[in-house]
Amino acid sequence: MKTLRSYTPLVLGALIEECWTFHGVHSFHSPVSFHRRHTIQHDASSATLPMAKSKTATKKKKGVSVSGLRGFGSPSSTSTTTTSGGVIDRSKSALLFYDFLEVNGGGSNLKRVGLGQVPLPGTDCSIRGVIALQDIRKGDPIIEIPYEMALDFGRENADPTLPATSFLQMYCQWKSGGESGVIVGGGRRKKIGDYFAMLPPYQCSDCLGSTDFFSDTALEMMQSPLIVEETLSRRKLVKARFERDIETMAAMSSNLYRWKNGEDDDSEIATFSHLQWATWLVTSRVLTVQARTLDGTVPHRLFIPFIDMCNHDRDSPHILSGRAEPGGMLKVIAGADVKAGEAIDISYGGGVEGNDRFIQDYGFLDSGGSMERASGRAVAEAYRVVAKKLLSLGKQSSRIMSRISVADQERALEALKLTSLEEDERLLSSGKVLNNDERMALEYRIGLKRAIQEVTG
Ligand SMILES: C[S@@+](CC[C@H](N)C(=O)[O-])C[C@H]1O[C@@H](n2cnc3c(N)ncnc32)[C@H](O)[C@@H]1O
Repeated sequence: MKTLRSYTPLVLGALIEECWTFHGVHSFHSPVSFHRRHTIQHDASSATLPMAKSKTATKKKKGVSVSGLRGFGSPSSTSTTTTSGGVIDRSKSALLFYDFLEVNGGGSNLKRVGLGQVPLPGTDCSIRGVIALQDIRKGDPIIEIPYEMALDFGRENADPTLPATSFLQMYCQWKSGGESGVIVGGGRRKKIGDYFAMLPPYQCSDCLGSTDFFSDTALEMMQSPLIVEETLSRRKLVKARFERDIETMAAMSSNLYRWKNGEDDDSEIATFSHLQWATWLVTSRVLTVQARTLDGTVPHRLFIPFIDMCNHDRDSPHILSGRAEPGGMLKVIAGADVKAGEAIDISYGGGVEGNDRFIQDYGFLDSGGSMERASGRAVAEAYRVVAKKLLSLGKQSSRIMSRISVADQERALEALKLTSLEEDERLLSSGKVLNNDERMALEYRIGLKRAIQEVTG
């Protein structure tokens, strides 16, 4: 069986001077990092977080200025449109989430940032993300979350199913009406359910962009044997974890892993598919944060409410920083001046990961960071990274390069020859590929072929 590549968590560094790299996407200067591909650097690093797109087309309303979430009282409207086109979320569940932040020591954020729908560049869709409510100066904190609010899943490990199982247990407890406080790290988290309610739900469209949920046809359309093998390995891993830990435990205790859909539901046991969803949540939003232990500094995997709602922009200047220890703060620091109404994005995977990771771990294809788009570059860096990896070109980190053998590089390049770039482009523009997973697979191989042409041409 193939070894699973570790997903790249965001990482926050535990010490200000320490620099962390999101394994997958983000880098924090603090001891926090996204489990998958993000790394948060301790108190002075930058991190990138993967975001889930909620492809909800949002009609543009007339922009209004935003001046904080307080005083929204009993809003007549559940949203407010910002001057930059973002729509601030003041729905009931969002207000409960803001309250959750407040009661747990994160209230200071609410004058600076809120949640909302932000336009997804290059599309007519929007995605939930974090939006600035006021101007923020370079160097000032944008988001600050007390470590005690984070869910700490312990030491980093290449297997995402372990934290996913812990998370699923807590989530099931909340869903079946159990207490909403969860004891983590010695403290009682208040109203954790108001955070859980804001997570992308089971079977949401956000997770379906990940190859974990692709059909066999879509996987084949990737023309990427390495991604297919890794995806199938992960499915096997989830299955093994489900049978070993969830089925067994649920059989021993009737209170564990109950999945209740509403008041009148005779709750059933969580299924393999629920664990797959929980695993995607982990790979797409866990941050890896450095924690100080008796053994020294070790990376821990954390869900950090609010910070995990920042979307990915490869060119984001913002910095992840903080401490993964009691009393510590996990932060996003402004790496440039921010204007009220702007989306607060971070760079997932420390800015070094490509679309081979994004499509597996996060479920989206990075079509270019804000600076790349402005420069009008033809092929997104996230594809060039993969092309260079397969061709052993450029100064990709040896950490990444060393993971692909020459034989695997040859297999990957050979598979892409099954169809030509021109044939693929014709197929895409024919409008005949209707399923989202198949279209993403086609877009992926087109992007990769264009990048290979560019870097070898
Ligand atoms: C850490 S979450 C970010 C917050 C997420 N949008 C939410 O509402 O919870 C990562 C997920 O956000 C989405 N996402 C983040 N950045 C994105 C981007 N640039 N384009 C498309 N989807 C993105 C992906 O679904 C990804 O798995």
